[in-house]
Amino acid sequence: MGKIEKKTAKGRLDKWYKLAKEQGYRSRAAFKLVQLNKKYNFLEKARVVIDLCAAPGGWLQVASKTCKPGSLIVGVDLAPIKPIPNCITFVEDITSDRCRSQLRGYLKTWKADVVVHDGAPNVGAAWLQDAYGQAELVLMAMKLACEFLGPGGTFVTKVFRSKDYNNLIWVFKQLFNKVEATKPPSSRNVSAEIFVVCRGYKAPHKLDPRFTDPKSVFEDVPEPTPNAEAKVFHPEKKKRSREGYAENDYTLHKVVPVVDFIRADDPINILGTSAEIGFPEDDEEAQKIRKMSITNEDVISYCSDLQVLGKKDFRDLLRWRLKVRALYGLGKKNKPEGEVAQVEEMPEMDEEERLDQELESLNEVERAKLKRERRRNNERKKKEITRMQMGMEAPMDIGLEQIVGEEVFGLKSAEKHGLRTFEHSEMPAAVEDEEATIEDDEVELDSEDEKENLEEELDLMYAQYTDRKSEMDAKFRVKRLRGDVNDDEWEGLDGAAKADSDEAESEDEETSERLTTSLEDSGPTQSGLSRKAALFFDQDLFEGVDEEEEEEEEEEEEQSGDDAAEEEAGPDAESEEESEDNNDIEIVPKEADSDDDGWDSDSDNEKRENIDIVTAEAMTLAQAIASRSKSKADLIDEGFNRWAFQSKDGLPDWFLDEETKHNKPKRPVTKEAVAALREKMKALNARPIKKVLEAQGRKKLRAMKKMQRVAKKAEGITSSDMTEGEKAKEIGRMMARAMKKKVRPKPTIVVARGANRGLASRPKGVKGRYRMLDPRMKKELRAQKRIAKKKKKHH
Ligand SMILES: C[S@@+](CC[C@H](N)C(=O)[O-])C[C@H]1O[C@@H](n2cnc3c(N)ncnc32)[C@H](O)[C@@H]1O
Repeated sequence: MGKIEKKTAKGRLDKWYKLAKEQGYRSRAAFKLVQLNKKYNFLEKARVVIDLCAAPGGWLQVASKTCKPGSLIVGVDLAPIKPIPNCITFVEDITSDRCRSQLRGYLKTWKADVVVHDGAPNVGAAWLQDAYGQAELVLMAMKLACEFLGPGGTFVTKVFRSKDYNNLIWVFKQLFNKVEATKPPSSRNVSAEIFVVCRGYKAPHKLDPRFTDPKSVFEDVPEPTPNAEAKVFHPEKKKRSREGYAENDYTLHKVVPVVDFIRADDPINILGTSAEIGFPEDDEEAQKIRKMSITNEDVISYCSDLQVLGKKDFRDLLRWRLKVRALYGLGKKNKPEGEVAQVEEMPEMDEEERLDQELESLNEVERAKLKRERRRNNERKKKEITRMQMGMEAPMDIGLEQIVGEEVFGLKSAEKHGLRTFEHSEMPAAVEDEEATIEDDEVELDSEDEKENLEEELDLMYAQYTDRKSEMDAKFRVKRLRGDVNDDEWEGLDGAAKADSDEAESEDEETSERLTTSLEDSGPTQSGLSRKAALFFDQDLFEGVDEEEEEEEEEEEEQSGDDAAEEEAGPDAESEEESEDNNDIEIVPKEADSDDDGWDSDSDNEKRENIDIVTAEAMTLAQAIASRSKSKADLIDEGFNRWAFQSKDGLPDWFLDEETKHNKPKRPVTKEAVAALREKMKALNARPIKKVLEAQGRKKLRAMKKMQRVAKKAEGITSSDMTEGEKAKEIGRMMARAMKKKVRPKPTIVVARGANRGLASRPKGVKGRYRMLDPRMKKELRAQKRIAKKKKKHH
């Protein structure tokens, strides 16, 4: 980079860019360090700070302002840095030995307290290489940090959220006591960057060279699986190549060709991680799919923006995919999925072969069906046994079990009673002929069972899709960080924040052991896991799992002991306990608000000032609270409603999604509240907008200045030798001149005809103000006037 951020429209609108300008920082990046330091306070205590990749110097400015006077602050970058008070800077590549020896020269025998690194290769056209390059740069920065940091030192680095992220975090955790990843508010949401703050450098006597060797650190590891469901659906582990990343993997607007989507093994992954399904003009196959009658307007619009797919859209899109797949003869399961384009070239099968295949697929379907039935029966039996144990089943019901097991209305029993079952067959591959005749139900599965199964799969897929989508949605992540969303997957990012001091202490003791951790796969880690497994379970996703289980056990043990105490404490305590147990209703303690996301240090009171009441419901509530007709206890009571304890067991996610939107009780609204809100809005509307106020202010200022000038001149006149009459006349004339309004010349009217038709810029030969007149507009205006006149006459 080296230069201050380019003043693009985006940059100009950015509030951090403006703030940086206002406060004299050389880059908006400065605020990232300000915010990181606000959260972790590492600069105040530092006496020696090294800034790697420091140009244009925003972070150095922050360090210079925040560190104690007399601190040694050294910055290095490929680009020269204009001098900054109290800072030493030099130009060098941080990966070079020259950089090391120069730093050594400046630090002499001192050890650094803080090493910060905000380096990034110039992010531009080759984003993917950049992401990998950045990870390597981070490792090099860490190498320097290890050489110069003293024990307990802090290393802060920018990391791109890429496939190498977990590997880097793993290495950091071997060398530092506390490792936390965080995204300061000034870092753009769309940016994949996050900052990792590594505290408590373990300062080993000897550093295993493999910790700083990109080849060892970034060796192929299985992709972290985002959630358990995804594991079920995608058991295959993806490998990435050492050369870099899968194409387009990290671009912000990822377009996937439709053919890839149709033939993909993992369509959900595509839907969750891409922005658009494209129909490239130059791809014959894609155009063929586009022209199919089943590819209707809706499908095209779903494909054009995958980020906004709703539940129904998602299902429709997947159904459409199934239909296209059926048309291409791509079987549902266990069928090799060849290139879509190759399907047409396949030689025609002879009759025997075709029958064999058909038979095989029928057997396959039958086997799957049997398996499903077995599973369902088992589940049903299990439920019945539970019901019986709970005394919910009358003995006569038990006899029914057998019939239920056989499915009274199922196909099997129908078969038993002599009814013929329908036969399943795969759609043959003759694409164009069949396309016209294919109907919805033909592609959908034949039996109710299969339909149900498809529904289940679609539900699961939808859950995965929303998971993946939310992982990409930075806003959602922020929400999750704030705890607005009931999903703890993102815990990973700042999950480490929960590591308490005890943990740090015990880790200290383990330091020497951990430093000998081998990077080789074969050696198990302390927990008995291989390095890959340890890296996998090291993801913050798994953090605290053991603790939670232990806590639960402890709670259970305590439960019996607590019963007596509860009775003594009375009904209030009991209800509180109940509400805690209930996952649906949670009374959030007051403090939870104040440390919202850890960034705001504003006090509770300050926050309250920002509350604006904009709905009649809120106003009703506010008035009730203000008039003390409602207490806090009433509000809590009202929080309980008939939906509060509704069981969610067995309900599909999409249903719950919808349900939570609509099952809120309607709050009463009072006349007074509506009137108060109306008054408020009136007052708001009556207030002149800022621009008008500014213009009025400017006008007043101009008038004042004018009057001051007149007064000055009048003073000169009064002290002159003129007679009193002449003086009065002269001053009067002057006042009249000052009061006289300047007549603005009328704008030149230019008719938009001939060469001027459709002209967007100034017409030739026209000076000063001008107005374009469209003859059609003129006619329309005249017509309107005429009509208005006629109407008046009639009245
Ligand atoms: C985002 S900017 C740093 C902004 C800086 N923190 C600030 O507050 O002004 C990234 C910098 O990394 C530098 N950089 C990239 N690769 C480098 C390398 N190998 N050695 C030194 N600097 C490098 C670039 O020159 C660029 O100035």
